[in-house]
Amino acid sequence: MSEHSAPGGGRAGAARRLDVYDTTLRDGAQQEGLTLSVHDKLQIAGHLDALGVGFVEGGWPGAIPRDTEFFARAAKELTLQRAVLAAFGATRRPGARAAADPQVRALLDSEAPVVTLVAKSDARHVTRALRTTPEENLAMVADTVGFLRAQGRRVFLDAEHYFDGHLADPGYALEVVRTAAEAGAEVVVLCDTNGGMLPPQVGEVVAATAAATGALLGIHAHNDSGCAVANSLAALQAGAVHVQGTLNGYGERTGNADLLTIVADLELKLGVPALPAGALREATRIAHAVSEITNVPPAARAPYYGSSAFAHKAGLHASAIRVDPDLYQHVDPQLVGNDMRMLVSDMAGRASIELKGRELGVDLGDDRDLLSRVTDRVKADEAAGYTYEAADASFELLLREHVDGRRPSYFDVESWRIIIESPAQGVRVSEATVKVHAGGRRIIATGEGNGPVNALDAALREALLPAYPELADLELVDFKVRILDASHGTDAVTRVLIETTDGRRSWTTVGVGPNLVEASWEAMVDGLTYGLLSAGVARR
Ligand SMILES: CC(=O)SCCNC(=O)CCNC(=O)[C@H](O)C(C)(C)COP(=O)(O)OP(=O)(O)OC[C@H]1O[C@@H](n2cnc3c(N)ncnc32)[C@H](O)[C@@H]1OP(=O)(O)O
Ligand SMILES: CC(=O)C(=O)O
Repeated sequence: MSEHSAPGGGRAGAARRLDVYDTTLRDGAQQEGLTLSVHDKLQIAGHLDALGVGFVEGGWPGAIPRDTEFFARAAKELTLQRAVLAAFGATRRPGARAAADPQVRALLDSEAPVVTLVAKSDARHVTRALRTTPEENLAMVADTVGFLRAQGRRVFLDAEHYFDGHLADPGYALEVVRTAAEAGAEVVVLCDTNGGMLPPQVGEVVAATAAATGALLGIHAHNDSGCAVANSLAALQAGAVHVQGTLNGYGERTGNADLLTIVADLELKLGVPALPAGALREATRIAHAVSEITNVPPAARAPYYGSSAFAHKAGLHASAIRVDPDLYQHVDPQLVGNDMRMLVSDMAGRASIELKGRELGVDLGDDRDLLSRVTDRVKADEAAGYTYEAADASFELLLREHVDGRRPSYFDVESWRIIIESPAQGVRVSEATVKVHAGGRRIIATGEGNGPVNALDAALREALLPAYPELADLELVDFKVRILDASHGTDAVTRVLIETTDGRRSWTTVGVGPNLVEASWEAMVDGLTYGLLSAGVARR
């Protein structure tokens, strides 16, 4: 919870509460394909605390065994500096007593200082989904909130389907808010559960609800209309004091409101402090660290923290950025811990090449001829199928070739060949022979592998290791093939991207050729060459 000036509209300058409430571990985990172990959840909670959010919703104890275990382990293992843990659960069952409802008891047993209850607020859901009366639903809210408050817990109430409910039957929706607030709910969080609202509707409903009930309100938005962040901001501007969202916008269907985007918008666009001072600079690091834990690839085009958020491809953009980066970016990427990147492709101009050179530590100065030659070569290569924006290492070799007058090279290739042995029974084996010159010798080496590229890699290492023992540290970690112009069938051009690592960093190289093995060989040789070059190895 923080105190700050109102995010626009009314009450400007007045100190106002703002809760930043994260539900990655509960609603985020409802995303298709995302499964979090208790260990994952504990790690993510640590990252959220480091980011400085006010509340971390840990899950639904009593309903999901893993979440029950999360709260038990969190009580022993998690030391949060700032964030407060919240346990999520439903109001009691119809016709029961909260004190005797095992689900409500499990919320208490979680020992979370905050309990966030989900309650129906759309009269149609009360009668059709909950299959009870509107009056009994209000009793469920009052009883459950009152019981938890009497047990010393802070209670937030998530009013499910609030906006749809308010549009269909505003009187009943408002009554749910009043009932929760009167029973002691600290904040009533208005949920766009189906995610279909637009910002003006959200703003109007939040303002009308605040005026009619006087309750402290929050917003929980889903992204089905593509407006979750905008809806959250509209709610805050209309008077809400509590905003829920998830890291990386994880969540059921199209996801929840992206919490990092919301806090960045609040701080950088509306001047509202949402996180502790300086914490926003951790946004990119934390979003990517959490992607590693969830094993969901980070969204490159995510606002602010995506790897493409400040990546520039168009030559004309680069030419203006060379004068002043702010001409083509809405904020300084450092403010969210991100970096500007130049992409080199057939859309590049001289400015793109010069800036990319700077990024790679290669000074091209103002040499217009050199820049034009590199630009022309990039355009020609890209037309032939190369893609340098995905293969920075191959681009750096190309750049050095133009600056130094020769392509960096550690060995000369005389020839290579592949034999694939496919016995009628048994395992198919590829055998490669390479003839190279390195360390002042002509070397012929062979290698075997489960495929031709694997065999070539083995043979090349066998040949080069005596002269370059540093190659032992390099490993090929990813291999991507794309058939270009597939309409040519087996005659089509093949593009291969190979990622190589030295255990500390990785780089990507590209090869193009009429067949897979030729393209792979080119990308592989570039990968090893770049590895030796960046390790500062001299040609032997
Ligand atoms: C909008 C949201 O995202 S809310 C969060 C949703 N998250 C989840 O559902 C994940 C965890 N859920 C679960 O583990 C299970 O669904 C449980 C344990 C909660 C319930 O499981 P079950 O008892 O087998 O019931 P089931 O899932 O079929 O139905 C849910 C029951 O809760 C009732 N219910 C739904 N909302 C509420 C509510 N706000 N308050 C009280 N009861 C509710 C339903 O009416 C239904 O009751 P019924 O058993 O009498 O038909
Ligand atoms: C509570 C919740 O997750 C929702 O209404 O979307």
